[in-house]
Amino acid sequence: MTGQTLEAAERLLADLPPTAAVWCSGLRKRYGRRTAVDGVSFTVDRGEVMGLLGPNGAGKTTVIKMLLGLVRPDAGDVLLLGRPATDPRARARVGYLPELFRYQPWLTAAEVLTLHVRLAGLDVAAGERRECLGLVGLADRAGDRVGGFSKGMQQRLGLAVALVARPEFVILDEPTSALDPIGRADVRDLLLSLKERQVAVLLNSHLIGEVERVCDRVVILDKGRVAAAGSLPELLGQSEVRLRLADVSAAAEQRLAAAGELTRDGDTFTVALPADSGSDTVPTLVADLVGLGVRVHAVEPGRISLEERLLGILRAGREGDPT
Ligand SMILES: Nc1ncnc2c1ncn2[C@@H]1O[C@H](COP(=O)(O)OP(=O)(O)OP(=O)(O)O)[C@@H](O)[C@H]1O
Repeated sequence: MTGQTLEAAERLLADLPPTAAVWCSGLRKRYGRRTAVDGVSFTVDRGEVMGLLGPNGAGKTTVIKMLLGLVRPDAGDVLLLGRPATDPRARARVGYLPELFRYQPWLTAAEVLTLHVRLAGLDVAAGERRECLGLVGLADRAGDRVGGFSKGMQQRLGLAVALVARPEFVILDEPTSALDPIGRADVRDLLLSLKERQVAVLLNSHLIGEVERVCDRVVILDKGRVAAAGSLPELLGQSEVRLRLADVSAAAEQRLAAAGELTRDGDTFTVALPADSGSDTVPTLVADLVGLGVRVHAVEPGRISLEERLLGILRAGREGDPT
């Protein structure tokens, strides 16, 4: 290929939309007679935070290891930042916090980061490496040896390792398992700042509240298969509003029913709002009810939580299972 043709090809490639952070299709893995992962496919787009949920043994860590080229799939394909998962050029752009983390106890925190920057083949200035330790709350422990770190401090260091080489895609396998509540809140802020910087994230966590707060989309694995996947509105469905009311006339009840499917329990009326409801649906409903002479004591927005939805999906998957 001539230099000119190569340049033209590079220009063409540069004009293409960026490839997904990760794409996988039909992933399968067996360990002996046990099937750990059975036909898993999904995509994490650039700048997207994807939650990977599922009970113990569902296959989450095995999927993550296959995405990273650390475990060889029996079947299926992976593209990591548009390249094969085993391609060092792709891996150098990915930050990874493993579920089980251990760092060289004889090195200081700063030395661990320096080592990982070198492994990624990058040049990250000392100031930026220090900033990274600051980001995970270890600024004042940079010169201390990892051997003397608590488990939570080692997990914080693992987060810094995952972030220090300016990754385009970050995979965090249970990043808050050893962290205190402040540490968990720090990780939440960190995830939001990655999202702002268009860094894609795959987050495996049993802390469903955290996943619900930060993730754009969720994949739920159960027994090695995808049991459900989608954005939070898709998975959680329509929202509802609960109103505690008095002096409800027939006309007011009609108005409530016109807003969505209506159920009543004493003086509490619950309206399931259709998916296309706008932000003014509830204020307009309340104004109309007041206009119809209703006394409004309470208005509470509500939506099924991700935890309720997850339990529903997993229980449905076990119906008919031998106990
Ligand atoms: N190296 C291995 N050798 C044998 N079996 C394995 C191996 N790794 C995973 N498995 C099996 O594969 C299945 C999925 O395990 P995996 O660790 O992927 O689950 P997980 O969803 O990450 O679970 P957890 O939430 O408990 O971390 C389990 O039945 C596990 O015993």
